[in-house]
Amino acid sequence: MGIIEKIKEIEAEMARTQKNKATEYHLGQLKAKIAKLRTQLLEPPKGTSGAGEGFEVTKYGHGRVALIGFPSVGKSTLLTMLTGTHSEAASYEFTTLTCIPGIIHYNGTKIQLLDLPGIIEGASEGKGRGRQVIAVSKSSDVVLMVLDASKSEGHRQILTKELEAVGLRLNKRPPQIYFKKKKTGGISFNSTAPLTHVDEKLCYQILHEYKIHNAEILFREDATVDDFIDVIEGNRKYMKCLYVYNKIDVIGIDDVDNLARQPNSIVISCNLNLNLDRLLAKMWEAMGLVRIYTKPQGQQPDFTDPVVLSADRGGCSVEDFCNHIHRSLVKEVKYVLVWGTSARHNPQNCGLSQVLQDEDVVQIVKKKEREGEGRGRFKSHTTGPARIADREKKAPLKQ
Ligand SMILES: Nc1nc2c(ncn2[C@@H]2O[C@H](COP(=O)(O)OP(=O)(O)OP(=O)(O)O)[C@@H](O)[C@H]2O)c(=O)[nH]1
Ligand SMILES: [K+]
Ligand SMILES: [Mg+2]
Repeated sequence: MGIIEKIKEIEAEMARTQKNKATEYHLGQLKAKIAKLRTQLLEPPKGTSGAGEGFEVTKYGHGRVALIGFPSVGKSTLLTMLTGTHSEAASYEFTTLTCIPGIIHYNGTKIQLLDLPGIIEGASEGKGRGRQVIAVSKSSDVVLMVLDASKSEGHRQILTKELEAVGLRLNKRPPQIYFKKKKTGGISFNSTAPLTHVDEKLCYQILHEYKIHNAEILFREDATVDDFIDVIEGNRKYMKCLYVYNKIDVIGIDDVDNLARQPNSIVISCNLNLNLDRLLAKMWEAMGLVRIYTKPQGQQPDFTDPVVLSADRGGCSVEDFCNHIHRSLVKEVKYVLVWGTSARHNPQNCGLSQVLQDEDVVQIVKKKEREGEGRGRFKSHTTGPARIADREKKAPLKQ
């Protein structure tokens, strides 16, 4: 029996089993069995490298966004409109067969947008080009789930289920469960919150399913069995997703209003060029990029070419900033001056652990250089983002 058949069989057993206190442990065990099989399914087939032909696109820019959706919802039309790169669009399904990259220039940053083939129910089990599409979406920072506003609301649930089946978790944060495998000592189970979904026995059974006999577990919130399995599997990817309802030109205003009110959702029309600027703004916000302007000593800050950091990838501390410029820079730092929203006063003399925020200005003072040289020039600086000028008014620089 193949892996997919095994999963189907267990799913059927779960559907047959009534949910109550007595069957809870058995159901938990079945969930763990499915999770294990799905992880097996994710391993690339022997002799292949993973992504597959037509899908090996080199990363470019400060972040990557993937367009995921059913066929003919308007993904390619959207890519062409947002990036200027042409991707074939047509009224028939599966027009796009490979991954087509384009670039969005926004807020001084470059974002790689990826058009992909449409996916359908069963994509997680390899239907269509499901596996390749999913591998590419896992490599991105944000998913834009493109939906046809005139079609069933169920499409959103079906796609979410497909993505969850391969370990993607959309708009969720990792469960607050500490889990550490040990060599000896048995299982130690603790919680700092009252647990209403699981108990110790259930967790033991799931661990047993994974053949884990020594581990430390601490539930810091009222998590579910699924959360616990996610933590044990350890291969889940937590990412932001925006639900993009396209083709609002063909539905009524009340329906548009309903869709627009859902969380993480945005309504657009490629045909009428409606709301695409809002989409870009929301997408950029979801990426959580942090632009840092460098101010060389004795010179004005460079507002044209920011260093772009990300909390999700690499971090946003002063140390991350230094490493971004040069690997050995950290060793040479004497102190760092920071202007901006992360500074308690402007400028703040900061250490390497200071977490920077979007549009902060940073000046690195190296050990060998003369201290104070050129400082204060920033005060006479008049151009640049208004936010920084405002801050200076509120907290004038004394140096
Ligand atoms: N009414 C309307 N039609 C649109 C809109 N955007 C795209 N379309 C049409 O929808 C059809 C499908 O568009 P595509 O861009 O090929 O869709 P896709 O999601 O890339 O499709 P596949 O590559 O086949 O998965 C085309 O006929 C487009 O002209 C829109 O905002 N409103
Ligand atoms: K199409
Ligand atoms: Mg397409």
